[in-house]
Amino acid sequence: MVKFDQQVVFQKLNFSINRGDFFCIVGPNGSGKTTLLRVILEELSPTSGELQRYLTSKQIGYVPQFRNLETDFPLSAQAFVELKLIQKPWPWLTTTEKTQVQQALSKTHLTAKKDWRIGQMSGGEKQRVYLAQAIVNQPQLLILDEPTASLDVQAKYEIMDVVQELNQQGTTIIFITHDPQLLEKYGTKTLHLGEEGQ
Ligand SMILES: Nc1ncnc2c1ncn2[C@@H]1O[C@H](COP(=O)(O)OP(=O)(O)OP(=O)(O)O)[C@@H](O)[C@H]1O
Repeated sequence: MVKFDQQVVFQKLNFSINRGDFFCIVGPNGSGKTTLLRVILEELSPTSGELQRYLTSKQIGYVPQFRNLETDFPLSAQAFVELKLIQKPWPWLTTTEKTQVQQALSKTHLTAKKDWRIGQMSGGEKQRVYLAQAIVNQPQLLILDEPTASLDVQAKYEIMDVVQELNQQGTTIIFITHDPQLLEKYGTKTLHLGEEGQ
């Protein structure tokens, strides 16, 4: 169960996600999709009950719900992806890490645009930059919170094709969507939130 003050978001949820799943979470606004992701990410503890997670935080990539960067955001796509790997106090990357960055940019079809400033990219390109950053550590589990909301059809399927390819290469996917077509086309398992009894 997860409860905020007196508001119970969900009371009874029982599900499992296995390696290789393309696991979709659907439900109306306010049904607790993002809250459930926060539990899975261990940012939030359930009020009661437990989550059994067999992965470390480093093995999980996360693309949060829509973030809009200002048009004057100064970083290039490549610099933004690199940020994830830079460990203070050493602001440089190893040769292996540099290869990881190029692979993440290539998988998200951004190699030709890697030096573009993100603030000047389209919504779909920005979303692919966020995705590239989330996969640069080669996570076993990739979590995406409505990554295609507000994108046009072409940009939406560009993202989905990248995510599907990652899934086919063995990455487990947790995917929040409101889009029944995406659910049908890509999902292998679905959890419906906001139903009676939860
Ligand atoms: N930190 C919090 N404190 C209090 N209430 C919260 C908190 N986080 C979420 N809630 C409430 O819990 C409910 C579920 O919110 P959540 O954001 O998980 O829904 P959602 O299904 O992701 O919605 P949407 O589709 O609109 O993104 C909402 O009523 C929200 O107001």
